[in-house]
Amino acid sequence: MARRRSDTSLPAPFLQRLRVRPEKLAEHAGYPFDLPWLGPESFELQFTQPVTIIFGENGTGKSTLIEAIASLSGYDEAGGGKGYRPVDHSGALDKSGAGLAEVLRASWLPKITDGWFFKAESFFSVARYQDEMAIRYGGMAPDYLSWSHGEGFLRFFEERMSRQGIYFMDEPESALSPTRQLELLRILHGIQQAATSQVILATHSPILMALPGAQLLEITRHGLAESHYRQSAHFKLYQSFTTDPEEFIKEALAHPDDLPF
Ligand SMILES: Nc1ncnc2c1ncn2[C@@H]1O[C@H](COP(=O)(O)OP(=O)(O)OP(=O)(O)O)[C@@H](O)[C@H]1O
Repeated sequence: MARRRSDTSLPAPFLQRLRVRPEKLAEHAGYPFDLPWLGPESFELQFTQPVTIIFGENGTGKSTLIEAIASLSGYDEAGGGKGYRPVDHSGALDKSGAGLAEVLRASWLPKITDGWFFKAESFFSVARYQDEMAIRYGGMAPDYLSWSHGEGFLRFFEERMSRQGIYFMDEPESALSPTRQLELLRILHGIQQAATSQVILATHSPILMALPGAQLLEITRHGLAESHYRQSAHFKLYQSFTTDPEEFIKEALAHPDDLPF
């Protein structure tokens, strides 16, 4: 099959580095510019693998960071493909992490334009938008909404991610059973091995975090740091639970501020 014009034979990662622009950051205040890891000196992110997995506690800023990188790469903060506007933002009071893109600089080799920003929370809006657009222009509606939540997600990943591109995913496991998470893991494994696409993904799933060879980054209020999944609090908690579930739950209920691992 002939390669499409935008395809490259260079290996991923295509988005190689992100840096903060201190002079731009100084012009802003409040969310999302006040996230604690976004120091003018400290924030620099190097992508070293086709698949980068970001994990961390609730509220540390994973979604904000993914929105910012996706926006910097040309995607709407609500998710979807390039040029999609699946949600009307005109009346929105809510601020999004996309504003953060203004203070970041990206280095690419090469600049990739194809891809997708997958957000679990806006999957339905995006899927409906796709159906409407397909019908309006006489095409075949993909009809992801006629599947169960998890089946629709997975079918979508299989179809979209077989093409070369850069893919942003925010908590893709949210509708997936553990078995389906393994199916997504296989898709990610294929990308990690072939290096023909790039994935930047935020997750709480210890299954996805265990992807062999992936760059695993933990986000805390101090910054983003390389991690190993066996050392992560997420993994240790699940390990402790599966080793002795009854004891784990008993301890967790008795000492809510002192986790048993
Ligand atoms: N629109 C907003 N306005 C003000 N603050 C916000 C907004 N959205 C998020 N925040 C704050 O920014 C911080 C990071 O939020 P974010 O959603 O990026 O975290 P997260 O790591 O993705 O969390 P989770 O794991 O719960 O999805 C949180 O403290 C949150 O309260």
